[in-house]
Amino acid sequence: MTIFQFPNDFKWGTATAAYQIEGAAREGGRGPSIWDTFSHTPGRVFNGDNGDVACDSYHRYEEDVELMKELGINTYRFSISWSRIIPDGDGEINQEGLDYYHRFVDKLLEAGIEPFCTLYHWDLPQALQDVGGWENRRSIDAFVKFSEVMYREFNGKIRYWLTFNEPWCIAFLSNVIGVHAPGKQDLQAGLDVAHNLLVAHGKSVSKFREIGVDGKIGIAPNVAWAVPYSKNEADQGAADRNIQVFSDWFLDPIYKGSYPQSLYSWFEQSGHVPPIHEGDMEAIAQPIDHIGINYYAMSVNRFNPDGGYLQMEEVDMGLVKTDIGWPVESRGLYEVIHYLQKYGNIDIYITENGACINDDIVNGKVNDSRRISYLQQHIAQVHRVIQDGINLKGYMAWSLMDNFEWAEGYRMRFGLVHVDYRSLKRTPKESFYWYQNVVKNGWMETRK
Ligand SMILES: CCOCCOc1ccc(-c2cn(C[C@@H]3NC[C@@H](O)[C@H]3O)nn2)cc1
Repeated sequence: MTIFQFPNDFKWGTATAAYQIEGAAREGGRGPSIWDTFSHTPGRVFNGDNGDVACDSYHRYEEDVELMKELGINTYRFSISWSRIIPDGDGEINQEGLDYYHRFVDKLLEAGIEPFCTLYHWDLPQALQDVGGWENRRSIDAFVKFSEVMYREFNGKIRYWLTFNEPWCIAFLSNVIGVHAPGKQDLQAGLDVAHNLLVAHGKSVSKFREIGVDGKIGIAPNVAWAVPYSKNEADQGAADRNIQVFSDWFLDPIYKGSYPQSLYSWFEQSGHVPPIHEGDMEAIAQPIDHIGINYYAMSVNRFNPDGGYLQMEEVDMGLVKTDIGWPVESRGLYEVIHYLQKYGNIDIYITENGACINDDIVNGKVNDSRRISYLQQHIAQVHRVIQDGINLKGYMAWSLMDNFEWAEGYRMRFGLVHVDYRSLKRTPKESFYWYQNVVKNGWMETRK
């Protein structure tokens, strides 16, 4: 048996996002977002599922906070529905929306739980998409206005902030691969979106500093770790491109003031470059306080000329997979955190890590032993990284509860808590009690 001891000030938490849990899509003055549109577009989401009700956390947030108290976490990552705050994206402020988040954040603070707030977790107000969305530079100023409202309103209550969740998903998954909203398949659109959200990030960080918010701010890229299928250069290049498009494409402009040259040249060879305006790169490169990283799996990559915008394909090596089909390999978490040290010994939070395990309730219990095994392996890697002297400050399991898993709808379950989507009854799974023990003791034992 091995005991892994964690620092006393380590932030143990869970994570969710507004569109995935809140529901109340047309309540409280909320305007439509691109995910309302996308999920109501036939064929876009499994089974035609949508976030109209989701986990109904808009009405049940007090019950959710009670679950967090029972779990014993000291940190909770959540996101803001932009179209609750400014229903048409950059017009009038909706006081009901602000009031909802004040009620919620006050409940967290009463419970001694640190709010860890993501401003943008994919739910762009539809009114902005109607005029080009993130491809239109108007969204930059709209986001800065939205973020300024939140900074001023919650200064003193929220101390930990993230501007954007998973910029790769916002730019490439949603506009090049096309499986997330708005569902475009256009490489130039992806580069335009990536660039404009980076400018929005930088200008929002500047606004955060200008206001003098009592807190820290950063961004949360989902990160890939990939190894080449063979030693040949083409396969190595494919793996490098895959790693860089998730992390370097966003963190190089922030930390170095320029895009990674090799990937920039890769896109340029097909005639696509980011739409850089005078002053953009300086605006992006504002110092930040931390990064959140979201890690789920690593992959083995090889060159494939028909392998999409990166000419890359993932090779199935026969590893154990979760129920969404992602291989379980925690080594990638260790490797990618060390890879990110090239940006300096920056404060890092694991803002998402978890497993899609679709076990159901049997005799009142969910025996999700596979999720416990996944968490054990990955939290052990977190401990290794801390032992290496890296500033890894916290771990937030994705997710507190089962929720709307985007294009997969409700069939894919990532929660420590089971949600019955008919009754909305919450049932802690066995993994909830396992994680509760880790959080309570600040250490973890493994039988291996
Ligand atoms: C045909 C090609 O298809 C490619 C699908 O490609 C992906 C890649 C990555 C994801 C993905 C989903 N998640 C979990 C979420 N993170 C944020 C939070 O909201 C969780 O719900 N992380 N990455 C989905 C799909």
